Amino acid sequence: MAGDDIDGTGPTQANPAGDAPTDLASGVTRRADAPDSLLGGVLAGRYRIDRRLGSGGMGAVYAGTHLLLDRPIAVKIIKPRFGDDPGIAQRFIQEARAASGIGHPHVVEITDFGETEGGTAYFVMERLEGEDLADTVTREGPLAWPRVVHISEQIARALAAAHKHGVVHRDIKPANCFRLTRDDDPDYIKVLDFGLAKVVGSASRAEQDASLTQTGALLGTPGYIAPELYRGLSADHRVDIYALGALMHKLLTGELPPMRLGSDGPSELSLAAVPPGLQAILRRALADEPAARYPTAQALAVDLRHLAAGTGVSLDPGSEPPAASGPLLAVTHDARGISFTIGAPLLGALVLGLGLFAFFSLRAGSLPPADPAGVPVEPARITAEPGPPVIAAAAAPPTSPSEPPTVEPPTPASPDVLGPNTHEPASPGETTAPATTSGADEPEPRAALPKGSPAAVQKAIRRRCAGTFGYTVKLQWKADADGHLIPGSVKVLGTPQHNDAESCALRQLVRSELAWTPGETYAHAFKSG
Ligand SMILES: Nc1ncnc2c1ncn2[C@@H]1O[C@H](COP(=O)(O)OP(=O)(O)OP(=O)(O)O)[C@@H](O)[C@H]1O
Repeated sequence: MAGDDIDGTGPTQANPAGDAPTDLASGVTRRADAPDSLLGGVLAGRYRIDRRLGSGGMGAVYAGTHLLLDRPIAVKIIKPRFGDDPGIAQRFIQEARAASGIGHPHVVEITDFGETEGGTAYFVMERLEGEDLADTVTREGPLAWPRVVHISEQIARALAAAHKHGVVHRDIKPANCFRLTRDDDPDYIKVLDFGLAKVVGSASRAEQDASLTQTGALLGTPGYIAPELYRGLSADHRVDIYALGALMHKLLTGELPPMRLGSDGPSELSLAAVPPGLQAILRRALADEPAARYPTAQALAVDLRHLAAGTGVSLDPGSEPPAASGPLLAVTHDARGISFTIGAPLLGALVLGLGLFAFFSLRAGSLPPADPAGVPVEPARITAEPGPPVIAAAAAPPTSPSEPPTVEPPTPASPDVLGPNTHEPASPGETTAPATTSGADEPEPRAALPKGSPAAVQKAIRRRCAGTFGYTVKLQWKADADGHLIPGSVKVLGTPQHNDAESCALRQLVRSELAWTPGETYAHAFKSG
């Protein structure tokens, strides 16, 4: 049986069946440090490694067997290329130690952890049968909202337990939430992979801040990273609440929530068909400012429970739409079968929905089909999950002063996404220099998005941030292969600490929905207004 390649070096030959198992912890360093050769071997004298389940940012996960207990287990083993970095290996062990202390039904159980003699870190956990939510949403598309509420409540409860233990997950995303069947529930969730978690409880406040917002180290997965981390501000357990909000959005629509840093913009939640109570919960979980979010994951879990039970949600008075009150939909089982009672809020939503449907049908002639929960099916586009966790923020070097800056020509017909006038060319001294050159055969930006123009962004930044500007702010950002801004790639050059002007500029750029030249890195100086 050939072992899978986990580090790009190509498949290697595993022990043939029937070989005497090799004790990986006690001896052959080469074997211990080359995870492909783990297949068929025995780790720490008791864990036989049977097959590889997959690999992520930091490690590979193997299915194995506890030889003494004859029980299935899963083992996560650090990738060899990280093995040389004691910091990362330490973090890996910390992952195990932190997670093993949580002890919650919705957190995967860690039963053992350690290091081989060769210094490869590993931890052992219960082996789960099922799939992670990333696979579910890829396969099934958007999920009905009652399912999303049920799933999310379990994750919120797991997070609440972790936070109580001083553990912040920091990488909540569908791929880290495993779905299995338990007690007749096909949507029973276990949260996996506290690989990026830090034990904040044992650190001082200053250390906590530093650990969550290290300069140059933006931890998490693009799309699920809270705005305060992008801004380099102080961060705490509420980054997990934001990430859970993003996960809920993903499950409901198949899409990540739009980047909408800044509270002055219009709501861009594309969840019109989701019940108002759930929309309100999402808005609060995804609030730009941590203080406007749920203060605890427990509070979020309670609101999700109330929504599921139809007893209303408890949102900040005045700051959010009124919560749904009364049962949305009561389902009664009796000898004659199942009967449904529609509550007033749902009835109101149905009447409103029907009215809107009639209105738009008359106007446009057609509407996309909706599933029974009201989540539109047709417009939701399933996108590939963003890449592995970002360990370090985008690392393109600042444009060197010796490099001849090129001024991107303004795009005459660009609609102004951020400001009223996009046509003004950049002033002399306000430069945009692509730090990389895209290939001639790179794909064109999506037609639906307006073409990017730093001049347009600059105009908007001037308009929105004029009050805070006192000097030139230098920003750098990258575009992906589709010409979209890569979340997490926006950096303020030059200063480690952001001030108001920089934060405002950074926020405006991140909110931009302009298309950029695919694959380019931009460095642009925005002069004071
Ligand atoms: N305890 C487990 N039981 C069964 N399968 C598991 C278990 N833990 C992880 N897996 C599966 O193993 C595969 C690899 O998991 P891993 O955590 O390395 O992926 P990842 O979330 O992409 O990682 P990372 O967060 O490090 O980038 C995934 O398909 C995951 O669902």
